[in-house]
Amino acid sequence: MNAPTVSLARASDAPAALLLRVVNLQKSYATPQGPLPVLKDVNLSLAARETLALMGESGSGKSTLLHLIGALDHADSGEIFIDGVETARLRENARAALRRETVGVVFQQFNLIASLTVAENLAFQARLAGRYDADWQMRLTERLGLTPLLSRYPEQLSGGQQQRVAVGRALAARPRLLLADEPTGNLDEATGDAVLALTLDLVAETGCGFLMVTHSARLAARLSRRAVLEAGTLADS
Ligand SMILES: Nc1ncnc2c1ncn2[C@@H]1O[C@H](COP(=O)(O)OP(=O)(O)OP(=O)(O)O)[C@@H](O)[C@H]1O
Repeated sequence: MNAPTVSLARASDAPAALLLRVVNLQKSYATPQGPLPVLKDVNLSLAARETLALMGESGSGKSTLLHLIGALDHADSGEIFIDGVETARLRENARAALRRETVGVVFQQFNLIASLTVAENLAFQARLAGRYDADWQMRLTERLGLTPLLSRYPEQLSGGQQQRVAVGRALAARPRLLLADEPTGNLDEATGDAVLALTLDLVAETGCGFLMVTHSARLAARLSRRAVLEAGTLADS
């Protein structure tokens, strides 16, 4: 396994054991009517191997929070520590390295690359991170039941199969933190349950932390913790 291409200094004020720590996070969006405050004071911690369901009404800011944690957007104020590193203070190339090497993301819409086969999609993130590991890739492929589908293209797969590829792609680079935004929202109940069960098995096997946005109390109950976003703040439930 290659070392990360950008070294990240550990901040002295963050406990090393915590994988993720969000402190007093605020985010508003500019709208024609003026700033729309979405996250007002969000605090959150996640240890490695913990699985957390992020819930809340539509429009409460769940995707916004996930994007901030995944370094896909910038907060107005507050801090996000991943493995003790305050991500907002990183330069853009280090944030890009964080997205490639430390955080994996699975979206509701799968977001597979249409012109690449299943095998190429699965390897994509790991190759980008310089962490392609053929043995791990093969085990992951087998565990996700994708071996017979390796030469197909995304449009030739069912929704559940596409989402299994998206999970495999995110985990192929062995991220420390896996983020998922309603990963089973486009799947029927039985398929969604099966994809989540596989994801939770692989999360346990790799020892990463897992944060999943969901509207389903039933699915949320399968994770070790639940937190609800309401009026711009977060409460453990
Ligand atoms: N780029 C943007 N510009 C302006 N407003 C935005 C933008 N993105 C999101 N919003 C608004 O911010 C609020 C939070 O959106 P967000 O998508 O984070 O909510 P959510 O809890 O994930 O919703 P859902 O459960 O419906 O997916 C909403 O009112 C949304 O309209």
